[in-house]
Amino acid sequence: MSIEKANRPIVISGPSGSGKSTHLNRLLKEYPDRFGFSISHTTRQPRGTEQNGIEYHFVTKEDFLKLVDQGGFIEHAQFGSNYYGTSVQAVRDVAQKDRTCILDIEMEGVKQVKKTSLNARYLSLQPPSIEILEARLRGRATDTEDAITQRLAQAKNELEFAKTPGVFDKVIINDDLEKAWTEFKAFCVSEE
Ligand SMILES: Nc1ncnc2c1ncn2[C@@H]1O[C@H](COP(=O)(O)OP(=O)(O)OP(=O)(O)O)[C@@H](O)[C@H]1O
Repeated sequence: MSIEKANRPIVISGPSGSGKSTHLNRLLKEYPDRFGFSISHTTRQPRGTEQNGIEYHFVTKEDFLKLVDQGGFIEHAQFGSNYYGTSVQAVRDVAQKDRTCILDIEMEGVKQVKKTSLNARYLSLQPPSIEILEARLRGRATDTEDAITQRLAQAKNELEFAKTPGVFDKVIINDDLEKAWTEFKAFCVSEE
């Protein structure tokens, strides 16, 4: 059986403020040894005690771009003069350690994962409505007014995309927290 079959990665997607962190934190608390996150690549220099292969895979710009050309990244982006990315191999590494890899990504990332051989399971976490999402983003008090406007516009795109047939295996509406948590947990711990 392939690793991917035995330990399929889980992609969790949904608008900013839909509650991904809330449910993921709870999942990791309840199952500390069962799930894991992939280690990203970066071209920036390590800081302080950071070690290659622990916090990041630290690589040269040349090696990074080579891996891009080889199609080795699920997603990558440039921030300032540095590149960051999630490699297909980094996701496989988590499965090899007998953990289920969780990818918390937005819709462009979802499209990219679909193109790989990772055989992931896809979960869409959604707010009950745009109005409630707006209230939660304000309630979180971490975003500027501009950021909230941007997030709400992007949320509409994400929710539209999530309607595409066959993209998500499961849609959870994060209305009542405990009810959503029960569904979230059930999806993540089930093998199929
Ligand atoms: N079911 C719920 N009912 C009420 N409030 C909720 C619920 N789920 C999450 N929240 C609150 O909504 C806010 C947004 O949740 P959270 O930060 O988990 O979203 P997120 O999807 O991780 O966002 P981002 O993608 O920006 O990191 C938080 O303040 C959180 O406490």
